Amino acid sequence: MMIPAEWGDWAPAQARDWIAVPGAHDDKYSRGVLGLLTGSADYPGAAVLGVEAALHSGVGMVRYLGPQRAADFVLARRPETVTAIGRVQAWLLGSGMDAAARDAPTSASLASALAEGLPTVIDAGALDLIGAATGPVVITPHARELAGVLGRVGITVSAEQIAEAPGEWAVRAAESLAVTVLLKGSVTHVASPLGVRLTVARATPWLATAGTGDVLGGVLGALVATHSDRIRADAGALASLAATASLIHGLAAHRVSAGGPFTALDLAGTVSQVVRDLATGNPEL
Ligand SMILES: NC(=O)C1=CN([C@@H]2O[C@H](COP(=O)(O)OP(=O)(O)OC[C@H]3O[C@@H](n4cnc5c(N)ncnc54)[C@H](O)[C@@H]3O)[C@@H](O)[C@H]2O)[C@@H](O)CC1
Ligand SMILES: Nc1ncnc2c1ncn2[C@@H]1O[C@H](COP(=O)(O)OP(=O)(O)O)[C@@H](O)[C@H]1O
Repeated sequence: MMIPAEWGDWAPAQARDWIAVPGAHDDKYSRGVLGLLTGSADYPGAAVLGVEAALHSGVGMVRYLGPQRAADFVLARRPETVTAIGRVQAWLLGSGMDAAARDAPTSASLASALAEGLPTVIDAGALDLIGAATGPVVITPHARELAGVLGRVGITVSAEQIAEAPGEWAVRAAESLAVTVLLKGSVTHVASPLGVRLTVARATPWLATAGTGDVLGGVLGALVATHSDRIRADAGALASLAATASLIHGLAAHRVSAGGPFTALDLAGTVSQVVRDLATGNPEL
């Protein structure tokens, strides 16, 4: 296995450069539209969490195009969400889906999104479709999911082995799959096929609660949608955006936690405060 080159820890001063602050000339389309194919009959809540997080991250519009039951919950919580089909600048696919239980319409929708060549975040139940992507991709697995992803390309490794050497396996995955990898954990590792290696170590163990990964997907989806043109010009931008999403997620967790437990939905609601502090250069971050 390739020995990883130097890893750099991602800091607020770097993340600031990846917050897209709207200007006088902007409208909701120019800021970026994120399309989500997330959630399922079994996990409709994941759709709500991803949409909630994306809306709090500063995006022009969120189009939620997943299953009807999940769409009903999304709209009940967030009437800002658009559920009509239309153009998007980036996709978030797979949170709250189970690849083994996917129905034909969902598979067709995912295939169609992946064929558009847009910057795409692939999570959870769409991780088996990485090979079908035609645009720049960032994947967001935890260790067990990464073991499954690597198994599909003939690399046998357990979740435990990945947890013991997360950086090395993130790099191996980025090189084998030619995608940017955000490997979740107590320290998050971001590796790109071009050799970028970033760690984000600002999380709190209170994040180990159901749904926080779905929130991370929403934050990253929004950042990718608001930098779609830049990513298409330079796929290397995905690594900086992935690290920025993870940093925002960790800082929001600390803020909402204040040393105690919190819910994933409350975490999503806190994201906008961290984005504001990054955008305004709050030195206390
Ligand atoms: N509110 C929601 O709708 C939520 C949806 N989620 C979605 O749920 C799907 C599955 O994600 P996961 O990462 O949980 O699943 P994984 O499929 O990665 O792992 C589940 C595995 O964990 C093990 N496991 C289950 N319960 C356990 C227990 N009590 N103790 C020890 N091991 C146990 C089992 O071996 C099982 O195979 C994803 O699509 C994800 O997005 C989760 O994010 C949680 C919240
Ligand atoms: N012990 C921990 N310390 C810090 N962060 C953690 C810890 N456990 C999990 N996390 C973070 O919480 C999130 C959990 O995501 P994930 O495993 O996908 O959960 P879910 O599927 O329930 O949404 C990830 O961002 C991960 O980095």
